Amino acid sequence: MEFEESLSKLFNWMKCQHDDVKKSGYSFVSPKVKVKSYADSGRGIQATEKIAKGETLVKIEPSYLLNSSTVVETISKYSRDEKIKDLIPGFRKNGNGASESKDKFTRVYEKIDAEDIRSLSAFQLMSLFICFEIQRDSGSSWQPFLNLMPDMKDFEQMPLTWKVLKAKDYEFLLSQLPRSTQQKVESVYNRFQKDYDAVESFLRAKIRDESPGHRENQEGNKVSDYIPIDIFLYSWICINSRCLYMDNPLSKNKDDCMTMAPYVDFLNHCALHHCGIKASSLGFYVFAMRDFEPGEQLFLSYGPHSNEFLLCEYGFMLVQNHWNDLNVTEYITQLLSPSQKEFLQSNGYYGDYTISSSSDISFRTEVALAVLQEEHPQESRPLKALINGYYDGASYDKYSKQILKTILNAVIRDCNTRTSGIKKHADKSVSKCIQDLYGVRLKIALQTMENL
Ligand SMILES: C[S@@+](CC[C@H](N)C(=O)[O-])C[C@H]1O[C@@H](n2cnc3c(N)ncnc32)[C@H](O)[C@@H]1O
Repeated sequence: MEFEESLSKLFNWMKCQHDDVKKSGYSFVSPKVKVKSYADSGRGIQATEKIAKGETLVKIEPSYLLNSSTVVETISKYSRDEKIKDLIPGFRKNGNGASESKDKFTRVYEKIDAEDIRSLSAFQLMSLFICFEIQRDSGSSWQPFLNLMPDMKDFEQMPLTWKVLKAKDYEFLLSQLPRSTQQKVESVYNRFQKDYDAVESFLRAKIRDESPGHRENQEGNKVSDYIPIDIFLYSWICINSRCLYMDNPLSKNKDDCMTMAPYVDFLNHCALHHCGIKASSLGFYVFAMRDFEPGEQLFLSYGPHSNEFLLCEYGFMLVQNHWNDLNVTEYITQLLSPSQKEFLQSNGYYGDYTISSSSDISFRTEVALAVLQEEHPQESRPLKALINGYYDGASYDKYSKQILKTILNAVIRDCNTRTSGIKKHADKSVSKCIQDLYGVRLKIALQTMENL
């Protein structure tokens, strides 16, 4: 289906008006914006006319937001547990006007009760739901929204996809990532795996007693037929890269306060806020935070994130990013004696040693460099004074600079050897990504060296 046709289906589905933001029960997209395809960032939102600061650009009706509440509303249409509806204050019986078609996935929905909903995190519930609804295809009332999700190939640069789907082929490239990136990849992977495991064991219990008469075939009772790893991964990444913060009556904690918002999720990221967002019981709003000229792209800031973070969480990097930093933890920790390590650990200063893109050395790094100069850190008064903010650490400066120079030289050497090793790899776009990560590190290292 052509993009324009899918977009017009989305507008119809979410009852979109273009002339009246206040009409209750309807979504709104300003006639002054349109979706445009950009070579380096996929689809984005562009101003087609002058826009004044403060103007409302988008409003999405609550029933068309995909979050734990609307997921429960959809599931409740099939669930045999009446109590499930009590979970959501102001429960909308018709939700977004779901069709009632039934299949092996809705037979799982039938068995989901209020207790089950409480046992899964919002992320897990949404991953399960999106994974199911993608496979339900035209049977899903969310199809107009899900049809506009990106292609899996848009996430090929994300190390999580190399690790989950192509671990063997990418083992070498993963091992060539900077150490701090490897740790970030590992933490994203652990989050993904935890969610997959939780959903898998939840489903295992639900389909165990699926009666043979209802089985599509003998194979139909395997968990992997309900949540194939590639579709589950795709659903998980879509949520991770497109979710926005929104309070929710079902939220058990801050991490559960999330929603997906059709159309709003076309906003690309830049470090400066161009657009603001606001969520209330009336819907999800996007407004202009400055004036815009026709032709300008509108951006949302996803947060103060370095390229390493953006690549691992969302699968892209920025050419210019003042939130980049150089993580030197691995270089510092290998110099520490056991007592120095213990001192840093017991004072909460062990690890996460960084230098910013403007060569500012973080306080944690400053402390670690000072600790390296103390044979018995536990007994050092100046060290304690530095940590407690009574002393500026001037006596450590000279040797801190010397240690830092040695570290930066090692960083520069490693950047050069690692980048030349991966240049020959067959996957040019992935190896370019890794080279870019080293490029960032090299630039900060050289600039910091110059400023020492
Ligand atoms: C919320 S979506 C934005 C819309 C998206 N471009 C699309 O085509 O659907 C977030 C995704 O857009 C891409 N993206 C966002 N900002 C970007 C940027 N500044 N440069 C490159 N890609 C970007 C990344 O693939 C990211 O995972």
